[in-house]
Amino acid sequence: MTDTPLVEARGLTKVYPARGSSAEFRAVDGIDFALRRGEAFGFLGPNGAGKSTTMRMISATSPITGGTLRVLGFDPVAQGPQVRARLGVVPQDDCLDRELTVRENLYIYGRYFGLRRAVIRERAESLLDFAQLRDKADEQVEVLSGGMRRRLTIARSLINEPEILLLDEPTTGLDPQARHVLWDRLFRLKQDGVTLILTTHYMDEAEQLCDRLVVMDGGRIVAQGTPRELIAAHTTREVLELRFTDQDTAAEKLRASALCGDGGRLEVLPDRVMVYADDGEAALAAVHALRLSPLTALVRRASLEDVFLTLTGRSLID
Ligand SMILES: Nc1ncnc2c1ncn2[C@@H]1O[C@H](COP(=O)(O)OP(=O)(O)OP(=O)(O)O)[C@@H](O)[C@H]1O
Repeated sequence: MTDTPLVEARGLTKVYPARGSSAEFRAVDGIDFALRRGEAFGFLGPNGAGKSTTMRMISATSPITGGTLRVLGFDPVAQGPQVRARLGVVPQDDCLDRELTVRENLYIYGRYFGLRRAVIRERAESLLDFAQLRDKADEQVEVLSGGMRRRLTIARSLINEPEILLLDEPTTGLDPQARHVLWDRLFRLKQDGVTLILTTHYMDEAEQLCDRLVVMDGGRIVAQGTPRELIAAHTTREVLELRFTDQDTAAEKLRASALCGDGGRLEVLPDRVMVYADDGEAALAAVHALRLSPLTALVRRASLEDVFLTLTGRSLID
């Protein structure tokens, strides 16, 4: 029983119908994935990759148009209410009631799920602590910072004690400190056994939070695995990032050199050149041997950003 995936998609497809002058659009194009209970599963990809569309199909708010999808054993198209009752959803926009207080926002959501008053009161109080918002409980949402609002949105989505929590770009727009506070709360939920599904275009977020992830581009899955597996399979151990005054000439020289043979590779971005090499320092010595003088040179460990660049030839954040 425990081996049954919590969410399973086969050939999952979403085609938006033609509207006005725009032709029909295949936003999700036949994807397969299976999610285990208790894991944090990520959809990583650039804008327009089809992540939010996939989340909406899982949360039974947008019908699938092809393939199959089971969520907690239910068919989200035919059994939407059963699915929605068991999920928590944190959308990209907070959709909080700004004129109500923090506590009232939690209460309203509890009533939406038809919970008894006493149950709502008890859960709301414990969620105020979880979201570290006890001292703001009677303040209007209007006065909260962006990070606090996100924490309240997450707290609100937990009022029905969901088995799965879906988070669409949970930390977009937050400052680094607020992001870390939020990651800490999500770690805690994971420890408490809540299965997390999240979308992100931040590779550090994916690396921090996700046990497994799929990399999406143009509605398709281009790779999947643990962050470590993806990095090992699709990129070199290290990356040398270089900036030049005359980047085109430098890139041409590098391309013609031994750095681009032997498993080494080059990616040229508008503002820097990335040399993929298992030994970044040795690559830098080779750059100097070519009599190239970069303005800056940085050797770093390869990341999911590099996986994405390698797989698609594009940067995650354009
Ligand atoms: N209701 C809709 N009708 C038509 N096309 C849509 C609709 N919703 C989304 N799309 C298109 O489907 C594609 C995938 O959108 P989606 O929002 O799923 O991407 P995403 O990966 O979540 O990107 P983002 O990070 O910008 O949210 C985009 O090209 C988008 O314009």
